[in-house]
Amino acid sequence: MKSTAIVLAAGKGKRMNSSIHKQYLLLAGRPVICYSLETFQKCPFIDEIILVAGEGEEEYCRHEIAEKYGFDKVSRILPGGRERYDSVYAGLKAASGCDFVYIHDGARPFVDDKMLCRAREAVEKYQACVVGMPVKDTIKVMDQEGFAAATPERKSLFMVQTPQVFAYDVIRRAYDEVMSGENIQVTDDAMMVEKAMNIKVKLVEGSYENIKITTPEDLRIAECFCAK
Ligand SMILES: Nc1ccn([C@@H]2O[C@H](COP(=O)(O)OP(=O)(O)OP(=O)(O)O)[C@@H](O)[C@H]2O)c(=O)n1
Ligand SMILES: C[C@](O)(CO)[C@H](O)COP(=O)(O)O
Repeated sequence: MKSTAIVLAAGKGKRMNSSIHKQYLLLAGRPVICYSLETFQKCPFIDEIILVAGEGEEEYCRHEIAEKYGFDKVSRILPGGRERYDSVYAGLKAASGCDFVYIHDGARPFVDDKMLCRAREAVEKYQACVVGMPVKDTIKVMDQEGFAAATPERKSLFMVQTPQVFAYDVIRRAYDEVMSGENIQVTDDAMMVEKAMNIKVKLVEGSYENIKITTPEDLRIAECFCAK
């Protein structure tokens, strides 16, 4: 059974407001992207890593990330697209032939081997799973005027992270179907399966530290996690 990790690094990090794309910013002395690459590199059941880089950043990733830090499971580095789902789709096409695919945001440095093991167990059983954690705050649905329209029951709410892990044929068919349509409004990979396939996506325990570096304060929080 072949498992491929697709690590996404083609975003522009607009919300980080930094001249260097956030996945290459230094976190405790190493580029953010190196943390998740190292976890996949060391994971015994991940066979290869496909790194999806920004257009024109492929050589930088090859020399300054994969070669410099010794990530020899990185088999391909290819350009992503305008939206996250375009980048995932590019990675999926390159991963053709594998059995399971682990899709991960390169901007989430704190994926760990325990959550990868939980995800592997779930995907082998259910074909589709995502890691995440129960929501801690009360969540309101906001109406167009900025008033609270509803308060969903908190214990049914789960905030979703990556990796999102699928049997290859399931996620490839889901992407093929949704990407052939118009008005694609998806913010994660599980939504592709929810829209296109008659398969339920299992929710698996991630961790509260598995944050996405999105805005400058996230980098400061991540520095604290590294320091402990
Ligand atoms: N066209 C895109 C957009 C995003 N990503 C990747 O998807 C992950 C999650 O996306 P997000 O945090 O939204 O990153 P950005 O799009 O870079 O951020 P922003 O929306 O602030 O510009 C990141 O690892 C990012 O590099 C990608 O590969 N291709
Ligand atoms: C996939 C994801 O990480 C799940 O939380 C997230 O949706 C991607 O981030 P974005 O900010 O929506 O691009």
